[in-house]
Amino acid sequence: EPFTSKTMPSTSVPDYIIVGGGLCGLVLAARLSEDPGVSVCVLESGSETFHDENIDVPANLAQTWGNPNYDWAFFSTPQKEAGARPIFLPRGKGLGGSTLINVMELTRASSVEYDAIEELGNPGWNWNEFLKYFKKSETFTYSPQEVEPYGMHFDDNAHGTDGPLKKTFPRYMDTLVQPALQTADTLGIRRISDPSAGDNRGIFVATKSIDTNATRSSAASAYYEPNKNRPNLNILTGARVGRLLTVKGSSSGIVIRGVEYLQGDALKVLEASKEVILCAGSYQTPKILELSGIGDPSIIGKLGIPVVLDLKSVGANHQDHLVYTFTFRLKGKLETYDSMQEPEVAERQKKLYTEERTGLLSATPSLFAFLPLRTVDKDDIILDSARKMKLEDANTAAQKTLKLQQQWLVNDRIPWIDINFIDRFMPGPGANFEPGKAYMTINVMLLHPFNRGSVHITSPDPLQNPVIELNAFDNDVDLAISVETYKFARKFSTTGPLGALVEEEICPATELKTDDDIKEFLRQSLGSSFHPIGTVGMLPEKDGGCVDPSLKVYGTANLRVVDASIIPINISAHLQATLYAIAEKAADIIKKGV
Ligand SMILES: Cc1cc2nc3c(=O)[nH]c(=O)nc-3n(C[C@H](O)[C@H](O)[C@H](O)COP(=O)(O)OP(=O)(O)OC[C@H]3O[C@@H](n4cnc5c(N)ncnc54)[C@H](O)[C@@H]3O)c2cc1C
Repeated sequence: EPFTSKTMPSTSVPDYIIVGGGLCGLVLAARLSEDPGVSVCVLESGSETFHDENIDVPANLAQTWGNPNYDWAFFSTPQKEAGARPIFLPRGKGLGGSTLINVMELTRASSVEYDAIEELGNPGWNWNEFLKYFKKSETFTYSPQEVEPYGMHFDDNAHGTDGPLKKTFPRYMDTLVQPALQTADTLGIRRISDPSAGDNRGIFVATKSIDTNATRSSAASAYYEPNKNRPNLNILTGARVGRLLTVKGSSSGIVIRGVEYLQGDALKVLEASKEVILCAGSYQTPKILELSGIGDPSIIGKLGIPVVLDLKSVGANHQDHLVYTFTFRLKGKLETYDSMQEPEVAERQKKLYTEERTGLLSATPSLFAFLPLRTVDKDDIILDSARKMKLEDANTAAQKTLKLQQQWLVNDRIPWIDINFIDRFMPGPGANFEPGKAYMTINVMLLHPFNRGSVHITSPDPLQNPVIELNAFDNDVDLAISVETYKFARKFSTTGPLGALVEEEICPATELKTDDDIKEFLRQSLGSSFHPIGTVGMLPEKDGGCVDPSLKVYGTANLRVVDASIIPINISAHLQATLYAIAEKAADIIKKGV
């Protein structure tokens, strides 16, 4: 691991230790250290580099994926119902965490879903509160004239004007946007003027975590960089936390004394005078808990780890947005992302980006259709399949959220699929790339799949990866949703002005004649949207929760979890906006000493 940072004087004990300098960790670090009398130390496993070309230039994003300097690059177990393939699960590493490598989409779910988080037994976690913290986290810069051609009119009451994260509307609009909007009109899909104001059903151009200089706005550039000289904020990079140091015996629960971490070859200890806050993300936070003896005794006991706290749902109830893609070759010589393989185009685009901060390099795919199930399930095929679904096998936390999802099937306020129109070739089963051609990849995201997975350690060694089981496609309902959405999204792509661009479908490489053919293709294409949640869920303890509404781990006196693992149920949004709001709210909760 890289190891370059200012180091805490060995005698100093911070008030708060934050484990993981990713999205949530850096929001908390910035907010808690606003009070000069409070000391904060962040331990981040990765490096402190949060500006370079691969991070800053929006279109370069995928170049970081799989690169160990930026990405933990996890894989799931081989997925039985998805061609026995392990699924690639990137996770950002370094100050900024996954916000260094994400696609910069900044979207929010429907107000109904945020209110449902409260109804699951989490007072204070509702749409109004989320809205307050969405606004606190961001500064939105746009001009009404620039968004008007796309049918968008932002509700200024729903957006922030002076928060750290920079949000913009894309400067460069790719070749697919207008034709796809026109096709949506012909199919009766509504254009939504502001999907961030509580109703996100329809087709829209998404806002991005990109600043007005066309550079990525990450948790590091937004929350850490402006505050890095605060004397009460210390950041240790190359510092990989293995375990919590726990002390039994307090009347209010287990006391966490500090953490044990590896920096270079040295095993070190850091104590906290107030709290330890885990922000290591949905795969590594449950891992640290289990390594510390907090979790399901039947899992950790057999590894020889003494059980400190019996908390059965740690690592359970894992959810993600499943995704599949299919690809078309386009007619003629359109300028798309792939055109940059031609030196002349690459040079021109580079100049455009450097001098005018626009062009292909300044953007990531922008157009999204978030649609309720009814749009793709006119014949009730999915609903019939869902009626037969049995939930008995699921663990307590999963049962609770699965039941709610069943109700959401018929709630037309809640989107179930997200279709993203991408102006580039993406690898898929049987797909061949021919240089000089333009491509369109359709990315279909299942927003509320019914599979539930898990993340568990299988070794007491902190350097071993946790085992990530997705159980993708383990139920007929997700398959039925995928088949019907495939038919719908394919029709969309081949109809009207968008369809007029298409020369040939190249992935799938052969015609899919029956539903079984479609299923087989989808099993081969299936992947993750990189939105893991739920592994240390916020729910009442009796319902299998791990943290309470103040994000404190049940049974502990001074341990909190603030990251994507606490989100108890999949929502219809890319996660980062919601996580910035969660971490902002968590900071206020901690400041109040709740
Ligand atoms: C490739 C990719 C694309 C995405 N695209 C989008 C998008 O377009 N829009 C969107 O809204 N969301 C997107 N997301 C999701 C979003 O970025 C994440 O949900 C979010 O960053 C998670 O925040 P977090 O705080 O839970 O974890 P992270 O931001 O991942 O931070 C966790 C941090 O903890 C550190 N860490 C882990 N273990 C340890 C340890 N033992 N010791 C010390 N440090 C540790 C990690 O190195 C990391 O820096 C994407 C994610 C990925 C990976």
